[in-house]
Amino acid sequence: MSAPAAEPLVLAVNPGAGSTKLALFRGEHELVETTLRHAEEELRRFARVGDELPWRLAAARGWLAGQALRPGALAAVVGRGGLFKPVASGTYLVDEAMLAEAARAARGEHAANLGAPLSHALAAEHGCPAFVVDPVSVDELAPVARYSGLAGIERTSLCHALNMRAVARRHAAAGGRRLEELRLVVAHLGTGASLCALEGGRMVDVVNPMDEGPFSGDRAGGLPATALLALASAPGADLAALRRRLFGDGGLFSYLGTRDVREAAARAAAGDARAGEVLAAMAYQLAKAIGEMAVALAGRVDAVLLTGGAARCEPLVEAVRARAAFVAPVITYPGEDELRALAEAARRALTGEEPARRYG
Ligand SMILES: Nc1ncnc2c1ncn2[C@@H]1O[C@H](COP(=O)(O)OP(=O)(O)O)[C@@H](O)[C@H]1O
Ligand SMILES: CCCC(=O)OP(=O)(O)O
Repeated sequence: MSAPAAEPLVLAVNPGAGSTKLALFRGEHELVETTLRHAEEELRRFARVGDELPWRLAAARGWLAGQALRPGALAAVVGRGGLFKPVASGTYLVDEAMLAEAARAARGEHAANLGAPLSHALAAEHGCPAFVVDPVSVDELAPVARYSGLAGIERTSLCHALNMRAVARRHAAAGGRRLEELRLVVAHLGTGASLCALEGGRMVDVVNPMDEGPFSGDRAGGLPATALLALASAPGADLAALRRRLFGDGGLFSYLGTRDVREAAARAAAGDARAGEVLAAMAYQLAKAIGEMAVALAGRVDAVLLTGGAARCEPLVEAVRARAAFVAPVITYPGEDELRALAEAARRALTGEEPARRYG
């Protein structure tokens, strides 16, 4: 079925560590999608993620040139939101304050910080608004969830909010319910993993992969604090390298030399006992984090949703289910559909169904 031409044309932009994904949507219909892959050697040229902007922008423009859009054809450009200040969930109009914050990367260098400037630049060419949706820095933590255990240090909310909230919405719609009616634990299992406890449509607690929680493809997750202090204070310690080791060369990669759970599972199936134990430990930590989020919901949980690429990994999912099924039914929504989630949110903003929020 072709989409009615009256529906707004929206460009969705999702910058990731090694790729920029783009798609054009007419209403809810995806017209075309692409993944522009960026080789590691190319990315190594840039000292900071923000330095990649002109180069990624040129790549996006190159792809758009092939789509033969007339000037002004786009009704909105919408991108993944980055590590901004703590914000409520929702869709935000990209403004100067957000662009400045993305450029500063005060809360951390991450490809998601490019979503706002990429969208803003492409939108300017069509005279349309630029939005970001459910940025990584969505923070709806309950007051008790902010305590770390040391006065002066607060737990912070950074997570895969876009995909987790989109999957939760999808789950609610499939059951004919509103998201606000459900109590859900959602786990995003990508190369990085994060979790949230959703109550009344709000992420009242999260497991922030930069600080805590299960290890994943290449993230260490939570580490024993005294051992970490020893590493950071050892003679010649390089904090930037250590950060990279924790968030990029940690997790599965540090144990097995691969970030890919498929490869780990294949090795385990072929009799590699080490791979089998590492995979079992990964599932064990994930299940413990699900338990933690279930406690945030006082044990009254309608469902546990597993999403992200690694939710396709049967042995991992079954090992998590074996430990966590007592919490609630464990349901998988494998992969991510962040481009669609972005486009749908932009459409809700354009129609006024869920108006865009002001950021600055
Ligand atoms: N068909 C599959 N079966 C099992 N695991 C998969 C499959 N596809 C992807 N994965 C796993 O998903 C993980 C990456 O998830 P993804 O959501 O693509 O991550 P990201 O976008 O964060 O890099 C990898 O560990 C990969 O092995
Ligand atoms: C801090 C959560 C965001 C995150 O880790 O995103 P990626 O997995 O895409 O790097």
